[in-house]
Amino acid sequence: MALLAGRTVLLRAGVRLGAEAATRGGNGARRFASHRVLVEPDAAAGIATIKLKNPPVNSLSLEFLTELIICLEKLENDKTFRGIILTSDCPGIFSAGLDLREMCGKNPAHYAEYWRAVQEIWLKLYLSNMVLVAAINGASPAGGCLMALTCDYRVLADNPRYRIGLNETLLGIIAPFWFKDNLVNTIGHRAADRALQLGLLFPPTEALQVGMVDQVVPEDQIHSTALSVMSQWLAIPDHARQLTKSMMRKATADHLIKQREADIQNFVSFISKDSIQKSLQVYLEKLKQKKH
Ligand SMILES: CCCCC/C=C/C(=O)SCCNC(=O)CCNC(=O)[C@H](O)C(C)(C)COP(=O)(O)OP(=O)(O)OC[C@H]1O[C@@H](n2cnc3c(N)ncnc32)[C@H](O)[C@@H]1OP(=O)(O)O
Repeated sequence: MALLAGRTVLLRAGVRLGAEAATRGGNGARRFASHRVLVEPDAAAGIATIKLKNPPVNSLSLEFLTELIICLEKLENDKTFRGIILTSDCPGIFSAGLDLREMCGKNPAHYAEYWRAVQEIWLKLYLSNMVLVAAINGASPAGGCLMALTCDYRVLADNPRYRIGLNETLLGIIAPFWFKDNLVNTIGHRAADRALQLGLLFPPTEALQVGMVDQVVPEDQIHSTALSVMSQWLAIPDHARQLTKSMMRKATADHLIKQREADIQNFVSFISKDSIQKSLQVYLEKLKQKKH
């Protein structure tokens, strides 16, 4: 294994994380080769910083999710690392959430494959044994917010454009029950009820007030703050912290694990409806026209 501080990492058998793109080989197996997940390891500190790099907005495409899942698996299985800082390499955007193009104009088999990957990334992050700190350095709607919500601690850069929340209703779609459960566990039932129904995207001060994030700091301090939070969490013995984390999260994760297939079927039938396809297309069109 080669660990290079401050550089995209080589982990085990020369597999270069973040240098891989999902393609299908002759036998249909997936191969990976692209640059969307950058890992900066600090082996001495036991911390890896994952930088999301899927420009322009870190939308969670199937390929990007697949790379991220593989990256997390590798880090989880590597005893060198006890903590991950999750942040973005795209200026001003943490993540625009699920890639709307994966949910528009595709066939049911694709929707099912996509949704399984969305479930998988959530389970991997939510149940990680490592300490996860989100250094949220940009806008973080919907699936972007969800990724941050899986972390143990959230630091948000103080910029009014960096809004965070589960805004699904604004798109005419519904946050699945496990998005909802994760939000309720974070901000409580009443605040989640209001935030979900109205599709609220909170600017930093409000996000802090409602408990969506734990700390708001000037943008240039986001990484140093995340590091200092991390060292506080890593001071706790792993076994005690991990068992406590599992005690707090297992029921929520099991809720999805037990109904994973049904949840996929629900998603496929919901997203395939003509009316939902139309809403998503209108929303995507509005995003495109915003610039003109
Ligand atoms: C049962 C179903 C449950 C499904 C649960 C769904 C969860 C989700 O995550 S749905 C996705 C929700 N995401 C959003 O509503 C965010 C939409 N995007 C934005 O609000 C903005 O793009 C921004 C604030 C994230 C960034 O703004 P800005 O820097 O001004 O960039 P642009 O808006 O100009 O976008 C650039 C480029 O990217 C395209 N794009 C943006 N978001 C997405 C996305 N989520 N998926 C796919 N593509 C996206 C946007 O259309 C622009 O494309 P071009 O015009 O082709 O450059």
